[in-house]
Amino acid sequence: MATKFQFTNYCYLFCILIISISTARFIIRILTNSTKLRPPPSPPALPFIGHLHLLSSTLPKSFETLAKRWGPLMQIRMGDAACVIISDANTAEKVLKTHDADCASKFEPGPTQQLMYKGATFFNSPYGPYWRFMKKLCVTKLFGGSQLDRFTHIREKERMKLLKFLVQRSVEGESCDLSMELEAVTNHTMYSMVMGKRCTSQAYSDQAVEIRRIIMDIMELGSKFPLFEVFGPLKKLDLSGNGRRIKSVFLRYDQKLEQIIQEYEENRTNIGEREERDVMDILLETYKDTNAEFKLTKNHIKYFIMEIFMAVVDSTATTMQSAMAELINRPHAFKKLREEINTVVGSNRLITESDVPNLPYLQAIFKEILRLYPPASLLWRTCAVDTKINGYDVKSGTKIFVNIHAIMRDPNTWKEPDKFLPERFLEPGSQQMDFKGQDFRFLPFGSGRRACLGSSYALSVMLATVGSLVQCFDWKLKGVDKADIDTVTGDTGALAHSLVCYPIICFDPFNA
Ligand code: HEM
Repeated sequence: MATKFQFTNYCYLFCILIISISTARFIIRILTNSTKLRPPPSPPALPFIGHLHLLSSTLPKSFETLAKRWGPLMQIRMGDAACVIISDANTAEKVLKTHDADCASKFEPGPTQQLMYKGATFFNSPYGPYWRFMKKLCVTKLFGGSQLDRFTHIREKERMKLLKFLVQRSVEGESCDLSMELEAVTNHTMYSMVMGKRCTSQAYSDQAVEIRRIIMDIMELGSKFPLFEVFGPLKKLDLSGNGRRIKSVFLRYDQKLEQIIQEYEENRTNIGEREERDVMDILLETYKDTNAEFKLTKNHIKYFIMEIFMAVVDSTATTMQSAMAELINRPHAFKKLREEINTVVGSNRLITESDVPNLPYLQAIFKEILRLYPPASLLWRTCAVDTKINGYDVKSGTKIFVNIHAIMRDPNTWKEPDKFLPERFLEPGSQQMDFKGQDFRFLPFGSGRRACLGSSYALSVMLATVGSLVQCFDWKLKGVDKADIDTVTGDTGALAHSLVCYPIICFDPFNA
């Protein structure tokens, strides 16, 4: 009896021992795992919405404010999306250089649930076969050096058209809306390069304007989505009704593009081998190519063209507007720039794109404009694998925002960061700070694999255009003493108040 009792007791003891050891191992495993993983600092979150209540529609500014408290690498939750926000140059280098390959995928930062061309994005595509294929096409055929050189005459023609209009305004003593004119010249130039080839001149002008109107409607509606509808738990419900509206504008765009593609296909037989081809010609050729490494669809083509218009026209036009506003507000800088142009170009011909490399002050002005008013204030990526950054664990699938607005105004790296001081880019040692994204304090065109593919084109157009506005005219603002450069709309940094002014001829390029 005693032996049986002892045996049962031993069995109980043995079971308790096994359960205790397993429980202890389980607890130790949880403890060691949680001490091993070190997530980035994060403000307290609310259930479901995470940190959405801490953000305003101007995300870069909200991120900058939070970073002052939580540091240059912080984690927040926007609805169900885990996001890491980077706010200094050293940490940006880790993402855009050290871990560039693992962080080379992007995501669509706006409302995707309403998009018509789902999965056809290039600008925000994952780092995969479609992106590789299109990047090669962009670099070799669409926006590569030789393709851009072939279109120099289009850019010149549009610039001369603008100058002619301004000369006429000056002669008549009338004012002009310079913001609107700069936007129109950028849109027309882009339209000609992308799909202006098959149009007669009037149809060309009308179509350029119509496409612009549709794109602006889409962008305006896109910017009206409340954050909780983009990231929050209610994103599928379309509570604001914006989803339905954006779908109907997308439909208008789709019909227009179908019509243009049809016109191109009907006229294809007329394109000689040596005739200049525009972007649409090259895209359709690739679409038809049965041996192409990637099978393009019409949706890819339509969305690529939409993204080009969205990303390019506003960024280029906005940067030129900001440059003119700063120069009009600062007679000393304006005079210094005109003196540089007159010294390099002389007094009997108009500045051209090929003069730009010889105009360091003009370049410094644009560096300073892009530092203070970057049209794209945030870069975004998705982390493809678990990654350690600054000693913190960033989990695979986390969305990463690099706040270049904050980085390019960081008081730890820039002296008097909020002041317009182009001379800072002429100081010894700072001239190597170029537009290529190698110096992580200055990233207006991004950096790494996903850096901007059109920076050279944008700079040629912007510097030659603003250079000629300074060379040819003095400017007097209408009704105000100073241009309001601080009030902007949306995330592109476009001036909220148009730059309305009187051009006063001082060098007439048509009588030179
Ligand atoms: C002032 C003018 C412009 C600015 C400030 C600008 C800026 C940018 C920025 C910040 C990015 C994202 C880079 C990154 O995530 O690291 C980008 C991407 C891109 N830009 Fe620009 N851009 C401008 C004009 C242009 C023009 C004129 C073109 C084409 C002709 C262009 C084509 C592209 C393309 C194709 C991408 C996507 C690259 C990719 O995802 O691989 N951009 N741009």
